[in-house]
Amino acid sequence: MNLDEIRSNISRLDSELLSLLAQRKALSLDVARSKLENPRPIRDQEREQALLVELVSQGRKLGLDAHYVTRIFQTIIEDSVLSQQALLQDLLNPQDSVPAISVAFLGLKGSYSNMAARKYLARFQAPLVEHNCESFQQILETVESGQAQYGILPIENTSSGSINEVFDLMQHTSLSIVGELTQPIEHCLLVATDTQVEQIKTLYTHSQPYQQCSQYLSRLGELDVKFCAASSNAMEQVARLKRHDVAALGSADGGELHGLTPLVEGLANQKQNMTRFIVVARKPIEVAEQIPAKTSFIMSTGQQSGALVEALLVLRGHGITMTRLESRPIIGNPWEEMFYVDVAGNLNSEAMQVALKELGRITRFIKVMGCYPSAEVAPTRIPPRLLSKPNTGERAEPVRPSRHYQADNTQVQVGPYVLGGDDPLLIAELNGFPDEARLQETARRVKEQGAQVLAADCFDGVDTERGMARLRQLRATAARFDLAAMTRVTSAEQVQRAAESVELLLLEASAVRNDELIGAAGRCTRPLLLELADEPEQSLSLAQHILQQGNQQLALLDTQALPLARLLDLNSQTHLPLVSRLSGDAAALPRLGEALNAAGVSGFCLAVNGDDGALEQLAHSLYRD
Ligand SMILES: O=C(O)C(=O)C[C@]1(C(=O)O)C=C[C@@H](O)C=C1
Repeated sequence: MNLDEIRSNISRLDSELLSLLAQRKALSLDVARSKLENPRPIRDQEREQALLVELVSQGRKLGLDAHYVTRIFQTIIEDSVLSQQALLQDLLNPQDSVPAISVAFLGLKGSYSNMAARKYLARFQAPLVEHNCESFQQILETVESGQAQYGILPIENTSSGSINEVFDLMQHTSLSIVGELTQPIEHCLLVATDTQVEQIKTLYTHSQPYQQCSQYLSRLGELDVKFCAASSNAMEQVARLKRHDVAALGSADGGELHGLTPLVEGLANQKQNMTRFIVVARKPIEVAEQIPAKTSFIMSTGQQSGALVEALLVLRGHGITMTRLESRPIIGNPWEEMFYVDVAGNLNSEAMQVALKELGRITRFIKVMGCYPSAEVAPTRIPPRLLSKPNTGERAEPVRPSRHYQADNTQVQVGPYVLGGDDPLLIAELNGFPDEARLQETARRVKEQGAQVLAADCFDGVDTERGMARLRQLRATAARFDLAAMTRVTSAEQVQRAAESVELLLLEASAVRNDELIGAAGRCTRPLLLELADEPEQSLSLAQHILQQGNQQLALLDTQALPLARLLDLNSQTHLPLVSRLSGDAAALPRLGEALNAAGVSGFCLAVNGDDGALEQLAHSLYRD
């Protein structure tokens, strides 16, 4: 067979695969209708697991590896679940079936919000009327006034965090949240002419993508940055200027609509860059009881100590899982915050009704923002015992970081202090390396305010000898104030040198790519703090590698503000102590710290360059008893 013949055979098979997928989808919708007649939940993870195990075994016989087969079928099942959910929702909310659907979103054709809107509303199979808005406020007004049925608003991004402006606006709207969706965001440098990266002098961008690509952009040197209301405006400008020295940040698909081509792709700081959008409408919707739902509400608890924890305990008491907790200041009431809470569950369920009533009694303000189908279809995993290859006769050893290997929490000895013990450990982090006088002054202050560890980047931007001199200085200053010292290490040599003087070594998530570094860290006898990767599972396998080398003094650092629910989950999976790096509004930190501590976090890192009182307040709330 020549290349053309082989390719035509591949194309034929691909068409057959597509037609089989369409047939499967039609069958899954038949399943949904049957589940409606004889009420049963849409999701049946036991069935999914049995399917996957069988498919993996069939695949192995055909020479396909287990991971490949699992990934493909997890995607197929996810689509099946979402299609079934959409069908049930349409049947339950017939008012949604109208001749045309109108939607308001930020920016013009090609914006990320535009693509999210199209994806979300595709299921209605009705013509789409698009309202381009210039601000989040305008989106809400367009829906409130009835000009559009739906509004799409980005609420959080895996790289840049929460979109505070949207949270603040949601405090005052009468609209309800009726849906959510998560959209992968793939930023590119888009250009209108044949040019090179070195020639780009002006960048048109919305502030969010700019933040999300900060690491790449900082390597480009001086750029004249022109901020635009949306990525689509940025693309439009670049398309209009048609100059070799200007570029826009945006998606390849969006750029194509404006005649732009991607010069560099995959620019976001975090590889997995996703934005979660909420969908708002004037009327709330009903969510079918067969499908997993989320309920969002806002509440303010008053400032008395423990008030937030008490509210969270109400949820726990009714078996309700919180998937997100966000705090925002209340405009006009300094020092008070409004909490945004997402929980898994249907508003109509009895547990939710009772919990909300109880919360109503102990909060100052509580308002349900909406109940909507959860767009997260967590893939069903095959437990390792079911995945093991046939007839090896061996029993798999539990992995070392897991609770199956060690049920009790590991306690990490950081100088005289314990991480993972009864009291949380507080690590004060310096940004950059200060001069002698400031180092002394900061060490004195943080010790007084309640920290036990002083951290500074000794090796950053200097050669090893200079790094060693800083290390000695850090160690001596920390010791003077009875603090332990921590520094970041990025090479095997730095591990060896730093282990001579500091009590805790910080490993970045990117260490996963450096076998030598991991080997050295695993063999050294100093405690390690390992930054969690985007996928915490990846860090657990790295942890396994370190523990196997000998070093058992290991803790994990969350730098991305994982939701409480994920931290709880992680804490139930591993015995390694968890540390959270906190940032943001100083007034909100004590409550956040308390909540994280209650979820099993046993240490906190906090930047302490300026003295905004954050460390003191945090320490005060954590050590109150
Ligand atoms: O078998 C079912 O009950 C289905 O709904 C179909 C299906 C699938 O696509 O295979 C989808 C969702 C369930 O979680 C299990 C399996």
